Amino acid sequence: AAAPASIDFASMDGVDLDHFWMPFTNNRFFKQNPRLFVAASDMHYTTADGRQVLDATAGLWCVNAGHGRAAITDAVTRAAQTLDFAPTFQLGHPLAFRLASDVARIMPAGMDRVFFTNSGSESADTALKMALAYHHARGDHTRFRLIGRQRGYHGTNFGGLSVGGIGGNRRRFVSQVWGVDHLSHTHGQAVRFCRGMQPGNGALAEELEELVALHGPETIAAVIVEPVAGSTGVLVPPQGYLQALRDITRKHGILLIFDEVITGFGRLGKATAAEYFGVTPDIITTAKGLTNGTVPMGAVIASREVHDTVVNGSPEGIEFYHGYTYSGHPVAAAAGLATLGLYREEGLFENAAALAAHWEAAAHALADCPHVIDVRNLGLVAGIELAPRDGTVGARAMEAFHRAFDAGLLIRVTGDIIALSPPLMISAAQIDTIFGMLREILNDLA
Ligand SMILES: Cc1ncc(COP(=O)(O)O)c(CNc2cccc(C(=O)O)c2)c1O
Repeated sequence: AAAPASIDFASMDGVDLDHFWMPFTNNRFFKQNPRLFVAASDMHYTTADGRQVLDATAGLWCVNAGHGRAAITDAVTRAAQTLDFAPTFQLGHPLAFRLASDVARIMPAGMDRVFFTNSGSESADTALKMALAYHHARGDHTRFRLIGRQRGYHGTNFGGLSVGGIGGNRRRFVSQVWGVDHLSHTHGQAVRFCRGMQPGNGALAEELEELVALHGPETIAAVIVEPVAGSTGVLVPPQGYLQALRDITRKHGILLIFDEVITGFGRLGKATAAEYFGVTPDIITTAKGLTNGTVPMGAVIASREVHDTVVNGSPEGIEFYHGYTYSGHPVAAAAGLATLGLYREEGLFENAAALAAHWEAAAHALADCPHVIDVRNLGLVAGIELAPRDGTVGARAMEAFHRAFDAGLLIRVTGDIIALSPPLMISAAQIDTIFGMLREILNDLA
């Protein structure tokens, strides 16, 4: 049955902007200068005034298969018609189990137990609680400390926020009672305009040994990092750094969590960053590309060992007092199944891997544009860092964002960094279009 005619999907007729309190937005500016999408298909959005906008950010790093894909929308429609909602507390439905198996199939060997959430923030908090539950189930009751990293982003729920390292996000909300500590970010002695991974800097991971010595390994439950830090502006790890973290955490019985909300599902040209770097953590968090952004959903993939320790190490009954009403939601699970099917059938991860070199060359060709002080890339991600305009951090990049939108290009900006992460179905010609438009914008930017 078609949607009731009363819902107007693709126009702003009669819409009142006042009631929606928008996330991470300058609401006062937006409500005076609204920028609205009303439709999307493949690589493009359609604006309320009928313009096409090339999506160089896959929405918000999440529409990896491109917009409006029929396989996904059909699956979502049929799921909603067949089973709109079913509980997964002490009850179940087939789609959640099917998707868990499909996700496990593309994870590193041994990482095959999947806990569903509704977002990356919920995935981060789930992973942190899973780590605490793991140590408790082993009778290790002193491990409470959680270690994040400067400039890390793990969403905005209190757990992820406390291990996160972006000051502006946490300052007003997180007291230090959470027993967290932070590693340095990996961009201190970085080589500018580095193509792909940074040169090795083992000392950075050695810093974890210092934190272990400071706190005592028996107090540390987990370390959580983004293999490639996204939201902070695309920080690519140094050669060997992730393996060193893996070695040190394993040595001290500390769980390693990779937050792959951005890097998961093809962003680097492989199913996961863990696969791309050849480093297997104990827990992987995902969201975004899991359902192509069509229906909110996240997944936390635990190693068999973490899962079995919690489940088998718990007294009879419920083993993990955690979960969400919509964990494994049938409509979200249908979106996930259809999305993973598209990645597989269209070889979208392989397409990303095949285009990574072209993407790298196109991104670094901007090095000679005015105000560009760094270009960073890996897979189909790029960060183009601009010199801040005198005294007003972020103003120059924000102007680039507005000019790009008006020119028909969607980019992300964080501080004075332009972050790009297009759908994986992109073509080489569209890569050239993105960077050609950016060149024009940057050349004309004060
Ligand atoms: C690594 C990571 N972890 C957790 C989250 C939180 O996910 P949710 O938002 O679904 O709760 C994210 C999300 N990352 C994110 C979300 C929105 C905007 C931007 C940006 O870079 O502008 C980045 C993320 O990138």
